Amino acid sequence: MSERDDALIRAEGVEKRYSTASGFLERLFRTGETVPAVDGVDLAVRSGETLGVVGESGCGKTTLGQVLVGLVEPTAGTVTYRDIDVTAPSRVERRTLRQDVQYVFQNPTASLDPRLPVDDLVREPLAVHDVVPGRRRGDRVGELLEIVGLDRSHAGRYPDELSGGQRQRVAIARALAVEPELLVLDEPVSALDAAEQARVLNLLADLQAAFELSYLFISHDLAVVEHVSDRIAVMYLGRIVERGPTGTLFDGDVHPYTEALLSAIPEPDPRWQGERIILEGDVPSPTDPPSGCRFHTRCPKVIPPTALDLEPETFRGVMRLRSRLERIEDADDFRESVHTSSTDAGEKAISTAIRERDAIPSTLRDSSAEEALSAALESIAAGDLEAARGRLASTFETPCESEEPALRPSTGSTSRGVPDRNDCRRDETGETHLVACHRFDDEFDDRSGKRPNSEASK
Ligand SMILES: Nc1ncnc2c1ncn2[C@@H]1O[C@H](COP(=O)(O)OP(=O)(O)OP(=O)(O)O)[C@@H](O)[C@H]1O
Repeated sequence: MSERDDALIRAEGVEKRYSTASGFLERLFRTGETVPAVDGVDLAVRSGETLGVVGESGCGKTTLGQVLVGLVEPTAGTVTYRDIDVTAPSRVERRTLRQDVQYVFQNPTASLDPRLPVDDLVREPLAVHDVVPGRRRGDRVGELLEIVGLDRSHAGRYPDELSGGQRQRVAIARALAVEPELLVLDEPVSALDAAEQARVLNLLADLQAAFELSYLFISHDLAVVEHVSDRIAVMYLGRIVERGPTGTLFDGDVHPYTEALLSAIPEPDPRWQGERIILEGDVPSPTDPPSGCRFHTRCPKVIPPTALDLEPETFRGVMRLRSRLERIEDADDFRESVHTSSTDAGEKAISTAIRERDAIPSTLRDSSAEEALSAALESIAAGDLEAARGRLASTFETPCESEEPALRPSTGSTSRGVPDRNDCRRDETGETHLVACHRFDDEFDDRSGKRPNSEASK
């Protein structure tokens, strides 16, 4: 069992693959592409807690949330709410689920029927689940509106007569109407201005305390997630790359992707001491995710191969070049991207411009690395990108692309700087911090420059 066993809802080995097949024949012969939106996720939300799920757009957060509440059927894996199998509930269990587990959609404008007044919108779940007798429903609608910070008079308005924040409050009132246990909140404040964001986040905190709610809080914004969550799971391209108590994310020893998200927060948490990191390139296509660690193509801490004598910084420069080569199809476009072209620049000039742009020294100290790089640059100058890719891939292969890192307990000092008795980072509740990165694996300590465990626990 991967998490402490007091879960309200638990996902194990959850996968969701969408097919992009559009027509009948494509579906029949399964010729469309497959998008592994969620790929082997274990997750549990405990009673009364807020678990934040954070990651860039397209990493699978919404799909994961919708699989958890039964809106999307997983391709593999199990989801259990209390002792109900969410993917195959009986009729009675389905009714329980529809009441106990609610989903608040990202965009309240789209999720609220514009033809219905607020009164009908909030009354609907009360009637469907027969939460209060018919004669009490009007009054209950008024109470729910007040609970979410609206006025009873809002009952007569239509969604397009409300502000974004008011619409989101109506969506929350609808979810609360059925007296749920768990709310999956999908980017609940991302469409709101800063002041309204703060008010809705405060409202959610008050509701959680008043009604003993549990939240799965989905957002691309780590600052927001940090503010509301007891624990955080960081997603990248369908996988969880880090999971732990919110406090342990600020001790500097985190997954490089999380570090980049932390460094992008405009006013970072004072506990966080890291440098600002600009991630290069876009998230790769989920239809063809990178091998090994999916983040290795953008990772500022990618591990150099042991066979080569290279500074980590130099190796990262070569990896930047490799990523660029993957993204560009046409040799002329590539040469233009270094502000030069085949007609007005010789091979030497192209090679120099590429090395300068990617911060690669003019000569590598490792002769076999230099030979491979020079040959690859010659291929680029000659317009043969495929040969360049092949040469670089065979010489500069990182363990991060050949081996997939498992989510494992991270070792080192605790968030309070105190050595942990079991050499794992935990918070005061005993919650373990898990990271899927080879830098946290003893085997790679020497290469990555990360402290060995023995030093970390002194
Ligand atoms: N119904 C669908 N059919 C095909 N592909 C889909 C479908 N829904 C989502 N996807 C793809 O699955 C991947 C994950 O999407 P998802 O919406 O779960 O991510 P997300 O992290 O919530 O992103 P966002 O914040 O932009 O909604 C994306 O590549 C997306 O294009």
